[in-house]
Amino acid sequence: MNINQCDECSLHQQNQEDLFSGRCILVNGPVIVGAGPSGLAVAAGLKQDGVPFVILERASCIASLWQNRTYDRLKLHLPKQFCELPYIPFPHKFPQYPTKHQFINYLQSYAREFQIHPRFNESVLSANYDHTCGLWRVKTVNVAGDDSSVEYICRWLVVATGENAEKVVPEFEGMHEFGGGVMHACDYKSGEFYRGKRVLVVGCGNSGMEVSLDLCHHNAFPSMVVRSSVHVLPREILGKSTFELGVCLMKWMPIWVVDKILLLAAKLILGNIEKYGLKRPSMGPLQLKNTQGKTPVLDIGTLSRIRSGDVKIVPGIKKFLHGGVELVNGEILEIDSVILATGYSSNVPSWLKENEFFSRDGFPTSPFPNGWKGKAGLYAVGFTRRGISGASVDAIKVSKDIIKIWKNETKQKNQSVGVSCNRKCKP
Ligand SMILES: Cc1cc2nc3c(=O)[nH]c(=O)nc-3n(C[C@H](O)[C@H](O)[C@H](O)COP(=O)(O)OP(=O)(O)OC[C@H]3O[C@@H](n4cnc5c(N)ncnc54)[C@H](O)[C@@H]3O)c2cc1C
Ligand SMILES: NC(=O)C1=CN([C@@H]2O[C@H](COP(=O)(O)OP(=O)(O)OC[C@H]3O[C@@H](n4cnc5c(N)ncnc54)[C@H](OP(=O)(O)O)[C@@H]3O)[C@@H](O)[C@H]2O)C=CC1
Ligand SMILES: O=C(O)C(=O)Cc1c[nH]c2ccccc12
Repeated sequence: MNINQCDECSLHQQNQEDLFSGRCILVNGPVIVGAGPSGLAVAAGLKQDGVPFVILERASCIASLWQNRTYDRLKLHLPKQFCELPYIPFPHKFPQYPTKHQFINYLQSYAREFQIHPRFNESVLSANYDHTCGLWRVKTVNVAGDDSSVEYICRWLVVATGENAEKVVPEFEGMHEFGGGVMHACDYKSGEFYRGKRVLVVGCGNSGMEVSLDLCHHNAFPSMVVRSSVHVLPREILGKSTFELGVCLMKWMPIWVVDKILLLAAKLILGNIEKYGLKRPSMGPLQLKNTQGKTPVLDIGTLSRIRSGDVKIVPGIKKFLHGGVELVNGEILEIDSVILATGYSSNVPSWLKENEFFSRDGFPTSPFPNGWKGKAGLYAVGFTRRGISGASVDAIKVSKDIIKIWKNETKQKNQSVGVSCNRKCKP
C-alpha cells in the first residue's frame, strides 16, 4: 500500500485504486463538510489545539451562502454581538448591523488568521459509517470540471452544510406558460434589473420582505404573496434590538411570556398589521422559531412600503397564466417577473447515510442544546435554528470534544509504537 504524508493538512494519502475508483485519502483527524461560518468555527477550534482536519466545500470559496447566494444590499439583521464566531470579535468600527461585505471580510480574515484551507469544489455525495473498521467513508466529486472523485476515510465527521443548503422551488400549475423571468431569491442581486417592472414576490419571510423593499428602492412594482401567516416584529423596540430584548427576557421568564411581551410591543409600534393581509400565526414568534424553525420577520422598512401601497399584499397562488397569475381569491394579476422567496432546506439526507442522529428533514433529531453530538464520531454544527450564535455554541462544543478524544488516542498510539493496526476497510 502506498501511503504518503501530505504536509499541508496532515493527511495520509493512500493511492489504492482497488478500494475506490478515485483517490482514497485517510485523514488523521475529522472531516468537516461545509466551509460556511459553522465549518470555519470548528476548524478554528481544532487549529488552536493542533488537531489536523480536512474541510470539504462544494463551492469555490468560503461562506458561499454569503458570497454567492445573497443580494447586494443585505445586512445582518441581528446585532453584531450575536453574529461573531468564537475566538475573534468583529472589528470595533463595525456598525451595529454589519453589511454582508463586512461580514464576508471578517470571515475571510478569520480563515486567514487560523490558516484554514478548505478543499474547494469538492461536493460530498455520500458519507457512510463502515462498521468493519469503525471509520467514516466520505465520497466527493470535483464539481469544478473534471468530475474526479475522492474517498476520505476518517474517524470523525462534522456536518456543517447549513440549514439553507438548497433553495426550495415549489411547483405551480401553469408555470411553464408564464413566459416571464422566474428566479429564486438566492439568485437575486439587486432591483436595478426590475426598474418599472411588475414583480410577484412569492413568500413573506425575511427574504420576501427585503427583496420587496429593494424592488421599491429601484422603482419596481412588487406584489408579495402571503399564503398563510407571518410574524413581523420591529427590528428595535425603544432603541434596543428586539432580538436582544427577547434573549434577555428569556433568562427570566418562559418563552411564551416573552412572546406575549414582544407581540404587545410590536402592536404598539407597528399597529394592527392584520389589516394589510399580514395575519399572525397562533403560536408566538420565538416559540415558532424554536419549534418549527420559522423565523419572524425583523422589519427594516418594508412595512411602511406596505402601508403606503408600494408593496401590494396578495393571497396564495392558484396558477400561473401567460404573463400573469391567478390567485386563490380569483383575482388575476398581470406580472413581468417572479421571485421565489420560498426558503431553503438542509441537504443532509441526500448524502449522509444515517437515520438516527439526523431526521428526514435534515436536522438533528435532538433539539438544542443536545443536537451537536451523535454516535460513532458524528457531529452537527449550525442546525440549532439560532443563527450564527447557535452555530458558535455548537462549534466550541464539537471542537473541544474532538480535541479531547484525538489527544487521548494520539497519546495511546504513541505509547504503543510498533503495534500495527489490524483494522481493515473493505471496498
Ligand atoms: C439571507 C440570509 C441572511 C441571514 N442572516 C443572518 C443573520 O443576520 N444573523 C444570523 O445569525 N443568521 C443569519 N442567517 C442564518 C444563516 O444560516 C447563518 O448566517 C450562517 O450562514 C449559517 O452558517 P453555516 O456554516 O451553518 O451554513 P452556510 O453558511 O450555509 O454554509 C454551509 C456551507 O456548506 C457547503 N455545502 C453544502 N452542502 C455541501 C456538500 N454536500 N458538500 C460540500 N459542501 C457543502 C455550502 O456550499 C456552504 O458553503 C441568514 C441566512 C440567510 C439565508
Ligand atoms: N437580513 C437578514 O439577515 C436576512 C435573513 N434571512 C434569513 O434567511 C432564512 C431564510 O429566510 P427566507 O428565505 O425568507 O425563507 P423562509 O423559510 O423564512 O420563508 C419562506 C416563505 O415562503 C413561503 N412559501 C413557501 N412555499 C410557498 C408556496 N408554494 N406558495 C406561497 N408561499 C410559499 C412561506 O410561506 P409559509 O409560511 O406559508 O410556508 C414563507 O413565507 C431565515 O432564517 C431568515 O431569517 C433572510 C433574508 C434576510
Ligand atoms: O436570521 C436568521 O435566520 C436566524 O436564524 C437568526 C435568528 C435566530 N433566532 C431568531 C429569532 C428571531 C429572528 C432571527 C433569529
